[in-house]
Amino acid sequence: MNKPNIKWKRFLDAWAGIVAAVKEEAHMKFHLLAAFAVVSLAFIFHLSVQEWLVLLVVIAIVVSLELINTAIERAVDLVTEEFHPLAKAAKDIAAGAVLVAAVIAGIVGAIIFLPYIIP
Ligand SMILES: Nc1ncnc2c1ncn2[C@@H]1O[C@H](COP(=O)(O)OP(=O)(O)OP(=O)(O)O)[C@@H](O)[C@H]1O
Repeated sequence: MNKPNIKWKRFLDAWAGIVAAVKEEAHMKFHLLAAFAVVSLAFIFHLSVQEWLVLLVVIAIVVSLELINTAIERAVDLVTEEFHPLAKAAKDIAAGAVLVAAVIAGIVGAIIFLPYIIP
């Protein structure tokens, strides 16, 4: 009897985490806006199934990494709000992961959309 409720609560907790990150993080809002723009373009250009799949995977990677980056920022702030080289390294490395994914996503987007824009 309890198990379905626990699973449902975990889902709600995860959803609350996503909502909190979107509300509190400007970068998360930017990534979601970019994803919305890209998905709109995908509908407009009638992308192939393969192109849709690549696009959705890339969007999921960027948004998920931004969520993990936000979680790491919160965890670091919980441990210390004082300046600490390890705190800096943790936040910078997590931000670096988002940057790598975002740059690759930009390149993937260009490879997919440029042939539609410049035939
Ligand atoms: N406790 C700390 N010790 C040392 N450097 C820190 C510390 N907290 C933050 N920094 C440095 O400041 C940068 C910005 O940190 P901050 O917590 O403001 O995150 P952010 O990347 O600006 O994210 P956001 O603005 O989305 O919250 C970090 O990337 C890091 O270089």
